[in-house]
Amino acid sequence: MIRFEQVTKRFADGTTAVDALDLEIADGETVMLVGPSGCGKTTTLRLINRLEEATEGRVLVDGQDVSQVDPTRLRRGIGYVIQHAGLFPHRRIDGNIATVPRLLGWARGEIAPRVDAMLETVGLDRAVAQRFPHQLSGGQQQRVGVARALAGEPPVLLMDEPFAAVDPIVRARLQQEFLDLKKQVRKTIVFVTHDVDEAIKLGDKIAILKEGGRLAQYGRPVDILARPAGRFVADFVGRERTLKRLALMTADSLDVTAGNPVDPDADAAVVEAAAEEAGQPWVPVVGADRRFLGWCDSRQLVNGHTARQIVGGPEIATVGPGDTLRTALDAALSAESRSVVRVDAAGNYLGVITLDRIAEAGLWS
Ligand SMILES: Nc1ncnc2c1ncn2[C@@H]1O[C@H](COP(=O)(O)OP(=O)(O)OP(=O)(O)O)[C@@H](O)[C@H]1O
Repeated sequence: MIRFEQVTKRFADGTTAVDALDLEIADGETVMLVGPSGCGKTTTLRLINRLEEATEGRVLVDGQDVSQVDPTRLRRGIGYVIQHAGLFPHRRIDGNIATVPRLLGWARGEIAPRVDAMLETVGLDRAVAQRFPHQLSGGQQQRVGVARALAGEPPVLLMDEPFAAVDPIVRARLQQEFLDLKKQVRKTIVFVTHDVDEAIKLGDKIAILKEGGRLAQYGRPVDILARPAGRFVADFVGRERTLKRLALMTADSLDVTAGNPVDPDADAAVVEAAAEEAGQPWVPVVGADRRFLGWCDSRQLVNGHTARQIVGGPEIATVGPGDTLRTALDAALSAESRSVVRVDAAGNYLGVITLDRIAEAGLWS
């Protein structure tokens, strides 16, 4: 666990970069430090590995006050990734990745397999091991930076705007890889970014800092988006916060309504009765095998027809496991029924989620 206790950092010229910060980061959690330029994000991060020393208060890593730990020893247990990767230009990639294991005195026979494993973890081909940093693209260098930081198996990883210097496409890919990596390695990660969308996407929690190094809000992205603590945070997370919040929630998190499904062989009278009970003209049609076949518009059915005369195929307006409420919203908005059907992994009908229910979830819950 990492803990800031009333930490203040004042520089010699009188600038207060961090002001009375209290923050607790649990083991295995990814916490994003986000805020406008100059609000003290980098300084906060560097207080953890003692690249900066606190003026007041204490920073604890695993219960130990970092000011009492030898900085070199401390840093070997804390991976550090910075913008532009910060690789040693005259060392080959394998040499860069092996830096910390070598300093830790690992045996030669242990280091080479570790370098290979790290390259694989960050999705790089082994062929790059013999190249120099300048022979790699920006995105590849950034991956090497992460591999190097992880090589010594540190329990803590600090990342300072690691994806800021690459183009948006590479950045999106690195972000996705980061999410995959996070599941694999279970580190405690503190990540600095000025991009609130990156913070929302990657963080288990977000600490929003404001000018003068003051903590404006700390919490899970879904909670901050639902209840920003004041004007500054609301402005900072942006106007689309309901949509951003829906993108973080899965459709499984909402209860479905039964939706009065009818059999494909149901006649007009049965469909009309189901529609009346549901309070809307659209009725889901579900086969005997529980598969959702589509929506039936009760108003279009005349005597002699069955629900098989379906308007709109099953591909529209369904959401499955893991789909977000943002996807559900898009589906419901484009469906005439203004609803979306929830199905399980096998495509079996589970029930209906209405547009109103989705909107409500985006705002509250
Ligand atoms: N060595 C230093 N001496 C004096 N002031 C400093 C020093 N380092 C940082 N500062 C000041 O401390 C404040 C916080 O800086 P810091 O780099 O932590 O902010 P940041 O939020 O990471 O900014 P950015 O997003 O622009 O990188 C700024 O006002 C900065 O100018």
